[in-house]
Amino acid sequence: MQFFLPDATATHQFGVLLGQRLLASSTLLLEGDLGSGKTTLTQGIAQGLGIPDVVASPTFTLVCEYSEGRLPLYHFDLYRLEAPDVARLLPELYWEGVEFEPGLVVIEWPERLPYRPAAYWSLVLTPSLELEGRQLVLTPVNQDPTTVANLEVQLAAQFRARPATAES
Ligand SMILES: Nc1ncnc2c1ncn2[C@@H]1O[C@H](COP(=O)(O)OP(=O)(O)OP(=O)(O)O)[C@@H](O)[C@H]1O
Ligand SMILES: [Mg+2]
Repeated sequence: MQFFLPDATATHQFGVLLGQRLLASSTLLLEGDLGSGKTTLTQGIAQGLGIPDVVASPTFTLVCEYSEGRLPLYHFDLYRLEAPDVARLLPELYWEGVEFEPGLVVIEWPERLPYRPAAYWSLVLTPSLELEGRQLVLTPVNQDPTTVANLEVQLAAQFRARPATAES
């Protein structure tokens, strides 16, 4: 699924919809260069879950947990880490939902993961070439087809695949 997000508000709103709709034990891997909108998207997810705090990037803690919403949110930012350090964080404890209450696991810089969960949502943010805004590609990996179809309908109702100017 591909979407065009014309401004930061759209990135935030995209996150809100995910935070409202995704089921417990969902993992989101957010890829994109520095400044592509990963944290903006995560802040929207937190709002969609009903988490009142401001979500900053987990600079020193590496993983931030928020438990005040519909589901817990576990936010990782792996930018400064390498695969062996990440393995020591035991990210699977969060996405397996045994040790920690099942929630949404959001991971910035998943390129640093030494392994990935069996099922996840891949989100890749890239700058739009000729316009302001971002292109977002959402790929379900081993997700239930009904869940995917429902989410696609909801996203398509709110977000377009391409900038309006490219179609007219
Ligand atoms: N769709 C968009 N169009 C234009 N600007 C956007 C869009 N989405 C987010 N931004 C802006 O991009 C900037 C960087 O966003 P953000 O901090 O979320 O990126 P990031 O991917 O988390 O960066 P980093 O890798 O440095 O943590 C912010 O100023 C944000 O408002
Ligand atoms: Mg960030």
